[in-house]
Amino acid sequence: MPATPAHPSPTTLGSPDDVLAREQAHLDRARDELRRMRETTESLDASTAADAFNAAYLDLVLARRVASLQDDPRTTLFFGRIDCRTEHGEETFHVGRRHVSDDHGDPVVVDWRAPISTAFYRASPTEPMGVELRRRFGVDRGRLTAYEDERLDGGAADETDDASAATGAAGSTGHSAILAAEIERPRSGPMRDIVSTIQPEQDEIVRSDIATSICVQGAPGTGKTAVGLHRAAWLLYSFRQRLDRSGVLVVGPNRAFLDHIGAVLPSLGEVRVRHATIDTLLEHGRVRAQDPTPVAALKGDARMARVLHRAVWGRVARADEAMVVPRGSRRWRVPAYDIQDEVDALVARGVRYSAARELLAQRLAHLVMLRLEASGDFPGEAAQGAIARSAPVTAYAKSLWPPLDPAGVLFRLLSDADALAEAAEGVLAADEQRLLLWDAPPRTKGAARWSTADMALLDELADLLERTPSLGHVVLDEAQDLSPMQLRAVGRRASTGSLTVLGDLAQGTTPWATDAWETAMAHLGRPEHELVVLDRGFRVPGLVIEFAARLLPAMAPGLGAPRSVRDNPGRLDVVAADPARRSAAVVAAVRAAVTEPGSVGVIAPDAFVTALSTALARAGIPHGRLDADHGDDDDRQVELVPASIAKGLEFDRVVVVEPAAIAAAEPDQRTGLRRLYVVLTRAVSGLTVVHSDPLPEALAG
Ligand SMILES: Nc1ncnc2c1ncn2[C@@H]1O[C@H](COP(=O)(O)OP(=O)(O)OP(=O)(O)O)[C@@H](O)[C@H]1O
Repeated sequence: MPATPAHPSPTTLGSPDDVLAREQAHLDRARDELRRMRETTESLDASTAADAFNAAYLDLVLARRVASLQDDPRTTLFFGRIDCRTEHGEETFHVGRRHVSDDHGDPVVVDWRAPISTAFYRASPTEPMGVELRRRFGVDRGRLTAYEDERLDGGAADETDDASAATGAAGSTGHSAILAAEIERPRSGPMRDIVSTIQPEQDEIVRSDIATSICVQGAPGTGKTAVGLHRAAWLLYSFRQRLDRSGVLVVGPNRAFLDHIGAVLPSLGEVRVRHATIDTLLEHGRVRAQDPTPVAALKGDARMARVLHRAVWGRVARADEAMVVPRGSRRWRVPAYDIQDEVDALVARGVRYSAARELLAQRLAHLVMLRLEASGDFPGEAAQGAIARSAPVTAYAKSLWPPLDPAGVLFRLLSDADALAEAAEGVLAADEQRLLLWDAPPRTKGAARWSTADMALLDELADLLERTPSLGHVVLDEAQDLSPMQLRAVGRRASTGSLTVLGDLAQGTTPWATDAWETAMAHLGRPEHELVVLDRGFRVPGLVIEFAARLLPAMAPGLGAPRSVRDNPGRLDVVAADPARRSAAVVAAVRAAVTEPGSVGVIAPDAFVTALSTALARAGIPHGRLDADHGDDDDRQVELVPASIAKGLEFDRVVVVEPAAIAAAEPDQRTGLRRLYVVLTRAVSGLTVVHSDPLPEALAG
């Protein structure tokens, strides 16, 4: 690849202002080239296609391409540069969100996902990867305001432009003021991409081969979600054709979370990735009931897969009667043992129940055909289909291999003790079977009030009947909370693709939360996988993480807190308020928090949310209110967040209300402290804890 002629020398000559001026000139040139690429595409005429269908398709492709070539004046086309020594000599590459080339096809900006860009993210003084100089740019509203050089060939870092607060020589220390400024930048609106500052250990995950399923364990704020989304973008770039066909899916815990992360992939130019919550993914009807915890836990247990397998395949009857098929003046008789051989062969083939059922009628017809032919009658191929569809054959097939649907099978299991006992014999104990049975069974499957746990069972049944189509890649976030049956459901959606599984065992807040990734990955169908641990914390500042980490020994012994990479130690205020003054103290904390730019999250026990919303409104503080079904559409500065949905979210400043009540709302102490740990680790710069009840002992320190 020829060098990008940014300027005559790959190193930086002249004063910092000269350097910045040359880089700005390169940016102006890149913008011109992007405009030229867009105009060229706009001038292409879809009507030259062979026919109307192809013309419409081409039109769509061109419109998409024009959209992808839009220039966003609020940002720059590149955020970094590497000067390399390659077999072609000295070369310079500017790295940006998308590829820009000149009219000879030579690169002006290389895509961050292109192989050459790997060195921008991973080169280090010990392993320079051919890079002599790495330059990062400070950016403000579409202009380059600063740069920072890091020499990887042992030379001294050049001067940098001191005109901006975000500059400073990275030198050989690896410390980057531009990275620090990016991490400290106040959050507003939904999560943003981290493409200009992906760290080496994160980049290794992002660029892992498509065939590899990866599990990432990481403490709060270590960038798991960010890494998973950038991995999806990288895979789509590197394996576009394959993944455009098979699809990529991101699964998160709830709607508020999806709204929080939903802008990242579009900002990277990837608009065709589906985002779903685990509940919408496994939607087999409406959830109208809630199981008591022991029932939900049992329904989520992997042993249920065996029970369901038996419940379906146990419906295939033994052939103990001959099949008699009249044809013309004769009646053809196929003995039961011949039919049983066919049934056994079908069961052994491993096809899904309904597909095998379709085959059965053909097999039965074939047995009749053999008899016809043996008697000298050769009725031709078409006759087999007619025999397969004939009333005696379909009736026989139905009695042997009844048509099933998921709701029907589950309805029978949960309402009929004998049917359940037959399927669960030797798998579930008698008291477990009793637990599963409905106290007052509905009269029909249509009247059944399914629970969330039932959805995973229905999904398993649907897959036993008909194969679930597999996607090319699935990113599963907050995976620690899924039950084994839910994990199986996600896994089958990547049965021929691969998975990126993200989570933190210490943040598991369901009674069935995973306590070992090996187990979870086995349920996902990926016993062979790569496990990576991220431990550098980008979100939570030192003071706040130290406070939250007091909980770890009590609820996740063995798991460490992240090492905060933040320069800013953050701010921690613990406010003890008189019970009658608690709401007033919360309002005061929020008033103080809104004086600075950036988002504010008020995280409270779910039961307090309505009253707090009223208190904030009375105090004239506009706020959004998140719940499991929606995020905040209006992008307000203050969000009121029930503790049960705070997972995965972040705010510049967080006010946590009554930690003891947050912990007490969970079914057991361990889960309560884990919920609290999640809640306390949402803050980027400041945390205020307001309490009237004593703090939980583990937190009081
Ligand atoms: N390399 C990076 N450069 C800049 N910011 C980063 C980087 N990595 C992560 N971040 C930021 O750190 C914050 C936390 O990231 P993220 O939400 O992905 O963490 P997480 O591990 O999923 O956290 P949690 O377990 O709490 O859900 C985000 O604001 C993200 O943009």
